[in-house]
Amino acid sequence: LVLAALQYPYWRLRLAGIPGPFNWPLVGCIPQVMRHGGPRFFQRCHQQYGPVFAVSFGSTPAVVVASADLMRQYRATVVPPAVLYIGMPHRWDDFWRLVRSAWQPAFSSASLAGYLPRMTACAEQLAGRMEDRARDADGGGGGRVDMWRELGAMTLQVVGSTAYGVDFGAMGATDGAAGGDMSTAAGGGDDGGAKASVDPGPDTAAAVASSTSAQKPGYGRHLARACGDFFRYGSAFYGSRYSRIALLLPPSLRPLLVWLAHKLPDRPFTRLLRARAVLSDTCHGLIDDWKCQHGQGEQQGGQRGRQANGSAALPPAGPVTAAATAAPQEEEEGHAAAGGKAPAVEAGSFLGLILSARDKATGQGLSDSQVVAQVQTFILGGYETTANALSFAVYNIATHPEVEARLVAELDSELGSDRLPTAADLPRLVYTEAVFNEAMRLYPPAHAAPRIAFDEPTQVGRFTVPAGTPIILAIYTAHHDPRVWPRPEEFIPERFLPESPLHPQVAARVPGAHAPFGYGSRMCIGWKFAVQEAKIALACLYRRLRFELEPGQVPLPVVAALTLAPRDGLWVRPVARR
Ligand code: HEM
Repeated sequence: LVLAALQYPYWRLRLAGIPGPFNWPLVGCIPQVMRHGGPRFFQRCHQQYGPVFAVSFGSTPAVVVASADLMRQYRATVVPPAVLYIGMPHRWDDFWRLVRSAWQPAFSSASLAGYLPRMTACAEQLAGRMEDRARDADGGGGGRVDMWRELGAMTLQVVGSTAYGVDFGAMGATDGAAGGDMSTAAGGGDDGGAKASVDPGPDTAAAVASSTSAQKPGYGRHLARACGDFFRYGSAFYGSRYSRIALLLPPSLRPLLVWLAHKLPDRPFTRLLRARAVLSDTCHGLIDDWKCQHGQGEQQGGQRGRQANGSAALPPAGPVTAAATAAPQEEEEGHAAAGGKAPAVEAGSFLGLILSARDKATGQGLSDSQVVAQVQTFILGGYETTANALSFAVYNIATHPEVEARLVAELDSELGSDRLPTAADLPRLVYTEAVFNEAMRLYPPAHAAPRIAFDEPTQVGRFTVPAGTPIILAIYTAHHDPRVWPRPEEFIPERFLPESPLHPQVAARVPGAHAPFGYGSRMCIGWKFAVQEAKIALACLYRRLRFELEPGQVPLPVVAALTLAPRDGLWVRPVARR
């Protein structure tokens, strides 16, 4: 405690000159964050101290950057920590480049086009379930659905089928009306191993889903719950009390606390451990299955990606190496500039890509634990954020009838009543995309992104931030900045339409002001995937249904744990449109 108490004046001295709120000795700003939630607290600080301010969480200081133009400026010099990856602590940046390059082909435009039928199949399956629920209500049944949980099941199902070619059985696992544990987006259902009932619609999508996804009984129930628990209980502020105490201690004492937490776990810690175990089992299961199917020899360096039509292997580009990764973010643009198109990989190829990644210097592939970490990152990254963003979209559509009317008018005119969205339709669904963008502006699921000024002091606005200082990019605050976004607390999708009077104001003043997917080379690798999935989901749902909010849902209680999420789910009543 003495050490911890001495840390406070030490870091305050180091960050001298950077304004900030009152920090209580030992605990710093933890009480304020617990009371207001991180995003709201940062918003207040922004109003009071400007776009750069210093806070402390226990013994850990941080500098918060809360304006879009500052965030963009410093993307090149501020290096993020490798929070998602394990292993190679000293070479994390090379390791990140290696992994990011390995992933890249799975997100090329051509690959995304190949995933479209599977995404549509999952969205149609959800729409079918909601229609059943609407019929229940008409027949005097319940009709009440936790849409957050249903959407979580759908996004998990999409990741399973597109990345791993596996049916997680997640959509059979949920029962939105069943109540139960509402702390997870997709978890809590009881029949997780039940065979997913693919909607036998007129289109090819359902056929694709049922013919190409090997079902994994049991994944659904456990995996959905584990993913939700990971996000809720992995947060320092809303998870185990040990993680809050850890914030108070100097890093050298934290291993002791970890030991104690394992000896005397509290409930959130137990849930987190269980979630990690389920995720790890699932990842090992996926890897073992993949190895069985493809043979040990092949995964030692062969190319397993296939073209989207499945007819031929990827061009023999050789193993993915750190050398080819000077700017992974721009990889696809690089292909285009060179006159080529980034190649497509077939759905289910993710493990092949990651297992064939090679370090240029050593020629070594990833260790088993590193492969598991990647598989886990991909499942978690693809699941919760998209489910939360879609839930916030459904909530805002339900509270804005004029938006709902314009959305369904677009879907009716572009798709009609009996056609599923195709790749050619997606660019025409401009209002649908604007609705999704505005939902992510108002409620960015990733409300903050972490960075660390690693090697040298970093200039942030007027201030110099010493090396080693954690930096928080406060995405939520930037999205609510009245100097950038007129009427920032209102839901106005039109601001994303070029013809809107609000559009030039924002776009001209601060390019990149809308940053739900983060900034710079570390920006979300799955952003195009998420936007495509969301547009398809909104199109499939609102083509057939509307959603009325249950009493008590306005304003929607939210929680800012690792992600910004509806606190107790999103309870709606589906109503069939036709
Ligand atoms: C609406 C949905 C999503 C949102 C709001 C979102 C947001 C974010 C944000 C803010 C980051 C950190 C960026 C930074 O530090 O600057 C991130 C990273 C990441 N996201 Fe997403 N994401 C979404 C969907 C997805 C999907 C669908 C996938 C995969 C299928 C995915 C995979 C990842 C991965 C792997 C990273 C780490 C990238 C790296 O460190 O290089 N995300 N995401």
